[in-house]
Amino acid sequence: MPIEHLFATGAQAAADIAARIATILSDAVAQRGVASIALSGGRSPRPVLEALSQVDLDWGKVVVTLVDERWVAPDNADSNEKLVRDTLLRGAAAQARFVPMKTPAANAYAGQAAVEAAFADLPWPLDIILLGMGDDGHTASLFPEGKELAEGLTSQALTIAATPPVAPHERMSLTAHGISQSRHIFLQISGAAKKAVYDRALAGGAVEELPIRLALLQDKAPVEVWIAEI
Ligand SMILES: O=C(O)[C@H](O)[C@@H](O)[C@H](O)[C@H](O)COP(=O)(O)O
Repeated sequence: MPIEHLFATGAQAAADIAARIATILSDAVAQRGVASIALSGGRSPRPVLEALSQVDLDWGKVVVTLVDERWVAPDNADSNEKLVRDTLLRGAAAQARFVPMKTPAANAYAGQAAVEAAFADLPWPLDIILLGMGDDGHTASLFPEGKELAEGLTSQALTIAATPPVAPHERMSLTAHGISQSRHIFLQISGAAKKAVYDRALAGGAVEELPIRLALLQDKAPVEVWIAEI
């Protein structure tokens, strides 16, 4: 599918990305009565979600969920649910329906079946899946050398429990299949190091080497790559 490169710099960068997201969500509500977006965690989304929270949308008709989650309590500083609740789901945007990935299960593997059942009820294809990328080319919680990488790339399930090679927490993540079930895939990257990894990923090669390729090589959803110096 087409890959469009957009550039956002300076103080307006987050607002530019948020405005583009808001346009897609607003059009989705007008056309189908509902809009849906899955968000990644990490540092990059924060300013975009803060800007998106200020946008005038029919938030009561928007479904917000996650691309992946660290298996920690929702009040843990590492929680992606906490990130979304603290930055996006405030004011009018708090009317959105949030579908979390963390359950009370003791670990991600014990929680995966319940998460899969909850995610099966989402209005697929989602309107937007917002991805980030690590310097190692990981996206969502699909990591190079990750124990569950092969399954995450081939499973027809929407979600997978995964243990990152290095990070401290077990994860729940969309699979490559889940990520492809979207009308729009956004990838937000910043900095020279990530741009170099992205360029290498775009040049082709094994998905296992740079899992971000799963988004770049899929042929279901258009990809908007936001190279944002925020
Ligand atoms: O839960 C997570 O950590 C994210 O989903 C992860 O995949 C993130 O998108 C990348 O690690 C980039 O993170 P930064 O935006 O912080 O660089």
